[in-house]
Amino acid sequence: MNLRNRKLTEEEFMGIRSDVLTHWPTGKDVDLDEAVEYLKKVPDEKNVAKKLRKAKEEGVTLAQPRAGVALIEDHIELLLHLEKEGGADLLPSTIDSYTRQNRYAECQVGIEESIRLGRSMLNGFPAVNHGVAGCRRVFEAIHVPLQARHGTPDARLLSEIIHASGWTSNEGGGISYNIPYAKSVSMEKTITDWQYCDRLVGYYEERGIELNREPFGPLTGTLVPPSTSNAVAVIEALLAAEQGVKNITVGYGQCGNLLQDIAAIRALESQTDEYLKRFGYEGVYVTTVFHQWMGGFPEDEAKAFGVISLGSTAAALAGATKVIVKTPHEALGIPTKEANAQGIRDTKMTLNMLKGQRMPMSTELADEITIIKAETACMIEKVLEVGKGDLARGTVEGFRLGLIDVPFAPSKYNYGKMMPARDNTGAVRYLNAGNVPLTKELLDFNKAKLEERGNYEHRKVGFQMTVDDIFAVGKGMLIGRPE
Ligand SMILES: CC[C@H]1O[C@@H](n2cnc3c(N)ncnc32)[C@H](O)[C@@H]1O
Repeated sequence: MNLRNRKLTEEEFMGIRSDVLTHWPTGKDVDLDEAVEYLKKVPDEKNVAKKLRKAKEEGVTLAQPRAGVALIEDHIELLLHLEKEGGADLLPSTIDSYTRQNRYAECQVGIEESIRLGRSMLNGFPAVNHGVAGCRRVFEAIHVPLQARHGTPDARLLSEIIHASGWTSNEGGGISYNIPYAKSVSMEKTITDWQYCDRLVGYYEERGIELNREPFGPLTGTLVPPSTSNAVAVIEALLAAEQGVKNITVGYGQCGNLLQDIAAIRALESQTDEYLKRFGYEGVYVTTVFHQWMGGFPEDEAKAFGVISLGSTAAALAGATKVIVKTPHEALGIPTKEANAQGIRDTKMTLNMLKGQRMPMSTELADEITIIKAETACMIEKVLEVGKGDLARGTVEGFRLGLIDVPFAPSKYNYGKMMPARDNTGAVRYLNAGNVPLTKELLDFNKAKLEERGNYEHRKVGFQMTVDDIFAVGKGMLIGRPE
């Protein structure tokens, strides 16, 4: 394995780049010097990194939806609706699934079909096919900062095009856009490719352009223990910092127990800072993003708004810098622009009513933060050990050994032995740690919490609890109580 956690030299970066830009004809329009000049003209209020920094300093939680359709004019209409009718503080372009798999020829067909049929035949915005000119038209039409949100194992060309277009943030990472999104793409390949995406940001940073990077926190969004997703987020933050990224938003997907969700955000922010400092990455600005409930949603729109409001409450009380908004159409599929805007208005109403409020520190909250940080450290320290000090190599080896193990992940490179279940308060615990190297004390803690539930439900602690928890949501419950 020749993977190293080492900043690519500019020559290495440019060498790879000459190939990357040939992956689709629109790659030839990316001119870094011209892009630097274009990005220098982006006003602060349209720069994601700057708006996040301002929000954190002011103690404000920003609201951002997901949104993407095939054609440029329709996409602009959608984003302007979310900005004006929804009140979105930040805007996305959710990229379509073909682009995520680098299947640009099929994107082209989807674009032509969308024109012919007068509706979006792609489930997102095909940024690579629209190229710099098209992506700049989107960016110049809106009035708030713009971010690419996707799930792309090889996002190198996509990243080149969106950043050259004024989009000042890119979501993803070599773990978080592999394990939950791909079946058989190697970790070595995706970590290498995301080193390129981060090095591109480093290139811009060296020229005075501040861009934001956001590891994808929720992963599979199904009963992921907070320390598992935090470990991935911290590792991706460190890998990005090595490539020169200076503005990072680490993310977490709501699990449902309010205290644990708030603890997870607090633990994530402080532990990311701690590890960045430990490895000498000075001047990296860390913010957090809370993803509203990533599990199954109720079809009933009133119930869906209840879920959205709970997620907004958790984000606000946690003090997250940003919250990713769901919509009342979540159970149905891609939302209409009206439903999407409703999700944002619901979210902002809750955020506004909670403005300035935070969950006060308590023994319970402090204990949960301690537990999450200790579990996270068990994974990261072991990964560093098996990597003989090299975090990138350790991450590949760590997933091979199951030191970090993401539940219900499609990737064959995920170990798949760890099993989670909710305790009697709905907090997600390790039912079976598999090869995740938790200390005996932490294993005993998780066991005891699950036994509390077993005693309450008069049943043995076991995998049936996991199954029941997965189906609970469809019944409008958090914990899968026995029938
Ligand atoms: C990570 C999965 C989330 O992304 C959402 N999503 C995926 N594609 C789009 C899309 N094109 N527009 C709006 N929301 C979208 C989906 O509803 C789910 O909430």
